[in-house]
Amino acid sequence: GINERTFLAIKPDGVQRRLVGEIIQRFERKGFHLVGMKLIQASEDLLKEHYIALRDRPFYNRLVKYMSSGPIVAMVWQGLEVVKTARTMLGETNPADSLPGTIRGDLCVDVGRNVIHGSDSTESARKEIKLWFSPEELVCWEDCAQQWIYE
Ligand SMILES: Nc1ncnc2c1ncn2[C@@H]1O[C@H](COP(=O)(O)OP(=O)(O)OP(=O)(O)O)[C@@H](O)[C@H]1O
Repeated sequence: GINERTFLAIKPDGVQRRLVGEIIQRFERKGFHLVGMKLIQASEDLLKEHYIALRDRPFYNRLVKYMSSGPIVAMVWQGLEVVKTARTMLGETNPADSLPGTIRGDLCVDVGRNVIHGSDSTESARKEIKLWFSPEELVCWEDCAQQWIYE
């Protein structure tokens, strides 16, 4: 429904490359509803947990080190089919497979520097939101654009 939520994180390369405004603008303009956002330098422990499903992959340690090397913009966005739609807006994991018009298709070239993370299912979204945000950090607010975004 329209209360579905996803977890998005602008990775350290996205922050360093001044892509924060550009990326947030895409989700705002699409019509999604922002309910949580913070700039955070995450610990290796948090990232090991976040990427637990990838623990046997050869790039796991490098990925955890890189993701903890600088600030990340962690966000929770809400809206109809937001998990699936955000993944489409991100593009493929490898920027070379990402179409122009997607964030990775437009803004990056290397799979190890692909500027943004997005939850891959509603189940991962639920886990990731719980891992990255405390309940008090999520803001409930009346969205006056809602009647123009949803029938
Ligand atoms: N072959 C690789 N070499 C280096 N890094 C990789 C490689 N494959 C994946 N990664 C990194 O690990 C992250 C997680 O990989 P996963 O397969 O879960 O892709 P994803 O779900 O598209 O990415 P994310 O979880 O960041 O949205 C990728 O976004 C990328 O930064």
